[in-house]
Amino acid sequence: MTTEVKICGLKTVGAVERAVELGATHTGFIFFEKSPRNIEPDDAGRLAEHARGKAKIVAVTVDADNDFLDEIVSALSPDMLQLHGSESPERVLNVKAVYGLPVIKALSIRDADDLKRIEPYIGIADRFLFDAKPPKGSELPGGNGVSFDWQLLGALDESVDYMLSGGLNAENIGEALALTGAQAVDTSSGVESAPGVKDLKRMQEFFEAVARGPLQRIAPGSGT
Ligand SMILES: O=C(O)c1ccccc1NCC(=O)[C@H](O)[C@H](O)COP(=O)(O)O
Repeated sequence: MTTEVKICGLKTVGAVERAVELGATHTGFIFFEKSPRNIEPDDAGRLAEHARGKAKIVAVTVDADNDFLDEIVSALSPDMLQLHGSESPERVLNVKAVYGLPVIKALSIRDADDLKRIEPYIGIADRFLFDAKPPKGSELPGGNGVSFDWQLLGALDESVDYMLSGGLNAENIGEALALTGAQAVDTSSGVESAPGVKDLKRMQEFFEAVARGPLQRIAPGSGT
């Protein structure tokens, strides 16, 4: 099975088109004012037309109220909503009922206890996105370019459908895939040249590294 790839924080036609050409299965648009990747709903709606039908269009929000979700859903017609704030299971249920869209619930992970936080969302969220906790002082709940200890996911029940996220780039994705066996990955700042500026070469390198698959370590003494 090929690994699903979500490229998040897209802001230009060129980046959307390249992401799709390279094989992105998901394109993410960020609706969070403090983010360098923030985009207006109407602008995102225009950009998303370059991905529609080829990759899933994901609207990423942070504790958004229904007025804001109404505006986003009407301008973007997303395929999925990614809730990246502190939305409760009840709020996830409510959003699903109101908008009739599948929801990715993002959860930040630092230690084994954090993984237990998925339990009340099981059967409610359609998918999880495991991201790292933001570094101290960051105003962003995501897009911080930091990773968590991937080995923690070893304790996860195999039935949990998730995207691996947080600080992934062409250099570390092979190891991340080897340690987690993730079937779906997400990256944002790891394919940028500056905050909010997607780098098409880094994007290509990321897809190439994903295609190479899990990094195989050569056991000491097994050859040259
Ligand atoms: O990317 C942002 O600026 C952002 C801001 C607010 C909420 C979520 C945000 N990103 C969501 C994502 O899905 C990112 O791809 C994810 O956090 C990983 O980012 P990175 O560590 O930079 O690869």
